[in-house]
Amino acid sequence: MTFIESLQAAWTRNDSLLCVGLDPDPAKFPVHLQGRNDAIFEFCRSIVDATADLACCFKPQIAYFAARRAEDQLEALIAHIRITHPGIPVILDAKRGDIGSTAEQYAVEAFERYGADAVTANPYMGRDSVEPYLAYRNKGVILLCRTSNPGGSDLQFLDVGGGVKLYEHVARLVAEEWNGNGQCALVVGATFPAEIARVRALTGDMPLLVPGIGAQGGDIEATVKAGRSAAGSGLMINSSRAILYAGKDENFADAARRVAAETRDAINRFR
Ligand SMILES: O=C(O)c1cc(=O)[nH]c(=O)n1[C@@H]1O[C@H](COP(=O)(O)O)[C@@H](O)[C@H]1O
Repeated sequence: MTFIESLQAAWTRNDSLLCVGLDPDPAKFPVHLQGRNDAIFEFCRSIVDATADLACCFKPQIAYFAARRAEDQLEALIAHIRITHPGIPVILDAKRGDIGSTAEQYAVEAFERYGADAVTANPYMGRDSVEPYLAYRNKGVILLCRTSNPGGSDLQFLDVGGGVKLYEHVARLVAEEWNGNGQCALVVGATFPAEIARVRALTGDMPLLVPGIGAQGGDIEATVKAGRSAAGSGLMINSSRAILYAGKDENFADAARRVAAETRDAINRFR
């Protein structure tokens, strides 16, 4: 199955457009996990097991693992998801971007070392920097378009001619030229619903990864109404901290499940 097929199956099976983001920060872990060598794996495994039937995908953020020399725990976590929750796609959030020969190594890292189903990538070095990911034809390539952070406007909002903004140019380029194999998706922040609607209009039914609800304060109703596809899906709406750190004690996974369920249901109300 391709990434897009697994995503579509998970949207339907779990009746969910929620992407659970795995951004493990040991300083925020419950006390009983503090100091354990495998704390990052154990924390994330508990979250994954508590939310797998509520999510359409998981998105581990590589920096949270690499910063703690915990890449082995990321490998083990993705292997755990594969074995225990087959059918839920894993997006490795790496946001890499480099010349083709180096990007080849990043693609090996994402798809062969970690076995991710999709990877986030930065499109601003152009098509040849993205080709090595696209060469893995069953995998998803999720390109930054209109990011959720305030500074996203510094460059992405520049007029590139004729009133067209840079993020609109990226959306059109990916939809019309880079997506020949139907494996691309775009990142559009929930903090900018008007731009989500614009990207949806430019890209047909292309899946959109939409971070920015929860801790960043994006509005769920506005996000879903702006970004849903004709079929009432088309979205991977990410929430990380609001789910991961909903509880602070030994029952943290139950608290995470409760918030994930509330978030999925809130999203579904507006599909
Ligand atoms: O590509 C991403 O996932 C991403 C793009 C973007 O524009 N904004 C954004 O917040 N993200 C990621 O989405 C997650 C958001 O986390 P929370 O704000 O805790 O829900 C983090 O892992 C970010 O790195």
